[in-house]
Amino acid sequence: MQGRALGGLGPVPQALRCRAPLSLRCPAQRPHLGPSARQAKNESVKFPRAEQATSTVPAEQEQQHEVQPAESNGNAPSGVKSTENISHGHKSDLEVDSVLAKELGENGFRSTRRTKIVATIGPATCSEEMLEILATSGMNVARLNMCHGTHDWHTAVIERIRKLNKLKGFSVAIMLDTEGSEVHTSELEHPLKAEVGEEFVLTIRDPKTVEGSAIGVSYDAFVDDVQVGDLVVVDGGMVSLEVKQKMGPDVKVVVVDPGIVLSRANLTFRRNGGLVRARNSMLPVLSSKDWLDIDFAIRQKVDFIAVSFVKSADVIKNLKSYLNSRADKVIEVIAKVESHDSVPNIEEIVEASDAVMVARGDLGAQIPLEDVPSVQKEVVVRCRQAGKPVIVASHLLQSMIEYPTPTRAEVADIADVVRQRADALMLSGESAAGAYPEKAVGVLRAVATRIEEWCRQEKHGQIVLPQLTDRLDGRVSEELCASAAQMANNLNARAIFVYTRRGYMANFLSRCRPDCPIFAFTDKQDVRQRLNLRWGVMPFRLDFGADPEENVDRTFALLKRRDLVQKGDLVVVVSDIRPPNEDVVRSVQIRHVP
Ligand SMILES: Nc1ncnc2c1ncn2[C@@H]1O[C@H](COP(=O)(O)OP(=O)(O)O)[C@@H](O)[C@H]1O
Ligand SMILES: C=C(OP(=O)(O)O)C(=O)O
Ligand SMILES: [K+]
Ligand SMILES: [Mg+2]
Repeated sequence: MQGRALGGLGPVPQALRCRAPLSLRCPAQRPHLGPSARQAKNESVKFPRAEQATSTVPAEQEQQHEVQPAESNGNAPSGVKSTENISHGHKSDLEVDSVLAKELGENGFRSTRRTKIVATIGPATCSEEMLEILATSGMNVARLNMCHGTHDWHTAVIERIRKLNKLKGFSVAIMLDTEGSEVHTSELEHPLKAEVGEEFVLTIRDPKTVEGSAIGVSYDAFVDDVQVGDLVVVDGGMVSLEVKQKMGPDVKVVVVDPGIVLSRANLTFRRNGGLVRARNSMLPVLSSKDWLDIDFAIRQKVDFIAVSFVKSADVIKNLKSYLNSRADKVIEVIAKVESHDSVPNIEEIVEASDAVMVARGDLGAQIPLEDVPSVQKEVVVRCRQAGKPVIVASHLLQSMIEYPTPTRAEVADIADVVRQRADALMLSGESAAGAYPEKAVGVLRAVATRIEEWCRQEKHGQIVLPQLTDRLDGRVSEELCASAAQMANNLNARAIFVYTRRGYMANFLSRCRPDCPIFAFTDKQDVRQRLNLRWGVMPFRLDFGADPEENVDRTFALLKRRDLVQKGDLVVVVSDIRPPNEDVVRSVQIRHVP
């Protein structure tokens, strides 16, 4: 690398991705973002006795719901089994996330946060200490971006998260995000300051062997794809370079929009204002390096794999069938909507995926920026209708990479996502490499909690949910959950309890976005971690006994012991667990905590 290095910034000055002119920022006052001290009122309605609506379906009909043994779905018992609930200091057969227990204790049921938080782990947060701080602040899912770091680095982070989950009672899920076939700059020792009029050479050779200020480019065919006059856009607009001359393996460019070029920065190409459909758009969505990373994810037994630059449903179907044959546990596949080609195929992508991420960073470089909000809204609504979790990612708190307080516009953006009822908000640079990762998570938590409360009061975000399946058993589950959610709203219930082996019923309930939290009891740690991405679901691990009634009574006793429910609380209980050798009995009950 022979370019001019920026002095004094250190190796990872991610803060510089923020384009705000630093001197123009005023020392904004921090808004009131602390946890709401308001305790939820105990509004439980008196209901004389347990009333029950049941439905019996022959076990043969059961294809896709809770009664199937987990192994039939390749879902082996989880690797991590904590039997000790540290937050309460005693052994038990009920495991509660210590953060959730704290949030419930502080805010009461009704004011517990429903929108989940995904945080990217990077140099700023990879230590045991910082991971614990993030988990304590409310991180539900940790994201590892395979664009950066070695397998050894990621392995160490995964081990630290597992240890935290086991020792401290968290249920932080792990998401591995593939690199994809994007074009990016080579690894730079130092970030490069690019001034207007300055010339650089982009090269597919080793930049050290090139004269002048040279930057390596990861994709060989880019020299054929670009033409003189094209714009090379770095990181979606952080810097723009105009192509002046093609010289064999090198391309001479001149800076037209100044800024900082970072290590492994994403590159897109524009001609006459439009995106150049460079040959890389023909590259496979999953590169050979991605497949190695996927094998790594399987070995590491991660919970989610996010696929970058998805164009159509094909790649998702292919990966899912690969995982089915290779993985000995369920790994859910998240499609990242970030490429130009994904936009016309959103419906089939949502259909094929287990979850979707609106990856606004690259999406905003590939389609006009002003189109990003409507695509986001469309993806969020479609996912909700399809019962698939949806994550909104990138730039939610970009200014907090450098500043301890968000801009008002960022708070409004988060509020918008929460109002759209997306399942999760995601941090990238803010948590991976920013100066205030803990504060950034705190802002997401505070804004989400407050806006959710407002949504409940104003009845925002209610949409018509279409029927998901024609199969009778599926229909029964859907109807049961829709009715349970409606009943819980009408009766002002304190919580919905759901007993779920594989998480399906909890997922159906989450889709209904009920006013009260969904307490999901599952007997597997990995199901609990996957449920941690779902809106409104508070996942607990519980050893199931043979008798469903006994399970409910035992749950009441265990939760009462932890002060998580109180005598008299009204709870809607949904159950879908088959006792051994019996037909499934799916039920909805209205219960008062005894
Ligand atoms: N594992 C890692 N190792 C080093 N740096 C990382 C890592 N993960 C993320 N980062 C840093 O955090 C920034 C923001 O993360 P992210 O948005 O996931 O990546 P990118 O900006 O490459 O899309 C990255 O640009 C990178 O500098
Ligand atoms: C989340 C995104 O993907 P990545 O950080 O992997 O580029 C994005 O582009 O917004
Ligand atoms: K990525
Ligand atoms: Mg991206």
